[in-house]
Amino acid sequence: MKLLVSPINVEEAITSEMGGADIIDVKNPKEGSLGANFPWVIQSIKSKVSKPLSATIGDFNYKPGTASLAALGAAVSGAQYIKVGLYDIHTEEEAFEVLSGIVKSVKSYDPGRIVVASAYSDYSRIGSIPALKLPPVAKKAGCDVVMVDTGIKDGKSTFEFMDEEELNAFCGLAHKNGLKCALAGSIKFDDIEMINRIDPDIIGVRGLVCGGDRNDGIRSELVTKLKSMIN
Ligand SMILES: O=C[C@H](O)COP(=O)(O)O
Repeated sequence: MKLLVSPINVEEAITSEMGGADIIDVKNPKEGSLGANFPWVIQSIKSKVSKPLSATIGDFNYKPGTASLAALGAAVSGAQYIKVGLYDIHTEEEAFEVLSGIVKSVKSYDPGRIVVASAYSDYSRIGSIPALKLPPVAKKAGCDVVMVDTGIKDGKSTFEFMDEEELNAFCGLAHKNGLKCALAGSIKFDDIEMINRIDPDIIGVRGLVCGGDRNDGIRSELVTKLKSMIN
């Protein structure tokens, strides 16, 4: 299992890498759960770390053109993984249109880049597309990875909204469709046993490695501790 850690700046990115993160996921929590950071921040982090870089492009509504342009911006800035959140997207048709535009813009720039489509485990409280509907649409659109994260960062974890059976089903569907799966969303150390049983391809964290409050900085010893606990 790969450990994805989400820093907001160069300092946190270096700390994440030193702690043992496998993927450095640049984001901007001020703009939401999968808020986008500035191109120059992504570029400066790219120049300072050697691990693969990921960048979030936002918690999107149904704006396929805006999403495909933002995705290209992340790719040009140096992101290997381009992550989009389907926040205010309600149907498989809307999801397909947004995701296929992103895939086209990213993969025509560089076929080797990885597109990550994220649903939200708390989809019922934000009214977005249910997570279990995502894998087949993401596959059809040409994505590489499907993910769940929490849309509202109020400390409630993914495991409060989807149980082990549903998360197993999500990862199973991802694999059945030839996709990798990633789990995130206010994960706690107590959740790691269950995560190891589910065994996703990627686990994504921020708050946990900030010591519980995602507004505090990332601590390398917590990244190292988490890395030693996962499969
Ligand atoms: O991609 C992973 C997210 O940044 C998770 O953040 P969180 O652990 O604070 O919910």
